[in-house]
Amino acid sequence: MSGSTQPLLVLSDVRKTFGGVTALKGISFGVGAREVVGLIGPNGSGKSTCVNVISGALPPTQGQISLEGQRISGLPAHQVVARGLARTFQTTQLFGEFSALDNVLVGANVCQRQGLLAQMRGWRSARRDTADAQVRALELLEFTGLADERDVPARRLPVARQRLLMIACALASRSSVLLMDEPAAGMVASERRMLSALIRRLPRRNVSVMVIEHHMALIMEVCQRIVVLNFGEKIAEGTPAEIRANPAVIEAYLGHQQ
Ligand SMILES: Nc1ncnc2c1ncn2[C@@H]1O[C@H](COP(=O)(O)OP(=O)(O)OP(=O)(O)O)[C@@H](O)[C@H]1O
Repeated sequence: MSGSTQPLLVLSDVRKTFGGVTALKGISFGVGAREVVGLIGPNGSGKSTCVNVISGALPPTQGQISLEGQRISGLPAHQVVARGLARTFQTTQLFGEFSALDNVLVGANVCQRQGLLAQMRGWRSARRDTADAQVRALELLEFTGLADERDVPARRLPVARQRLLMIACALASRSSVLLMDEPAAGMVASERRMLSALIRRLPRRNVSVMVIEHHMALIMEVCQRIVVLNFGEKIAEGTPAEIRANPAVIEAYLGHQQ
């Protein structure tokens, strides 16, 4: 882990098997506070499995994952979000008919402390919460460059802007760690530049990021540290410059090209 950052998300010896296939062979790494960490590797190296295991979509076969010192491995996805870890997906997970603003408000509800019953009992404070959520949602739309599209149904937004909206929704849950699964997929260069600027601004909002991405230039630009997987094993970890020059990483990528 780099410099002075404290580990926020920690994976210790995480293993995942699917029948006879071992997708993760005992992976360990951490993500520090306000750090952007990239997870890369050739096709089939275990990146998606890693994200699925961290986010609670799949239980690990072995090993531990903790967030802010609390164990999250084995918890279902909604409890992982409630503990402060949100993710964005490769494919759109938005409510297509809802406006951009309403999608962000749904994201905020994921973590709203007041449950439905409490809201019914305490109408006044519930109304204040709703007003607060609205202000915050508008600020997140501003932050992700979607303020002008606040009333546009999500399905009408171009794919790249839907991806930005997914980021706004994930941030609305007030998570301390954001897992991004191929956020640049389907984006053209100008959209990638916008995404890159957005990711680099996240640590200033006290959000740590783990990003999986095939677009190497984007990874090299936004990450302070990169973890490289190959055949379910961590083969390297370091700064973008270290990773770029690492013979095992070059070999892994060249091997796959052949
Ligand atoms: N549900 C599953 N059942 C069986 N095998 C699986 C399952 N999910 C993943 N695998 C296997 O686990 C290994 C890692 O796959 P994973 O999708 O995690 O890799 P990846 O690095 O995300 O690949 P890509 O870059 O192509 O998305 C592969 O051999 C894959 O076939």
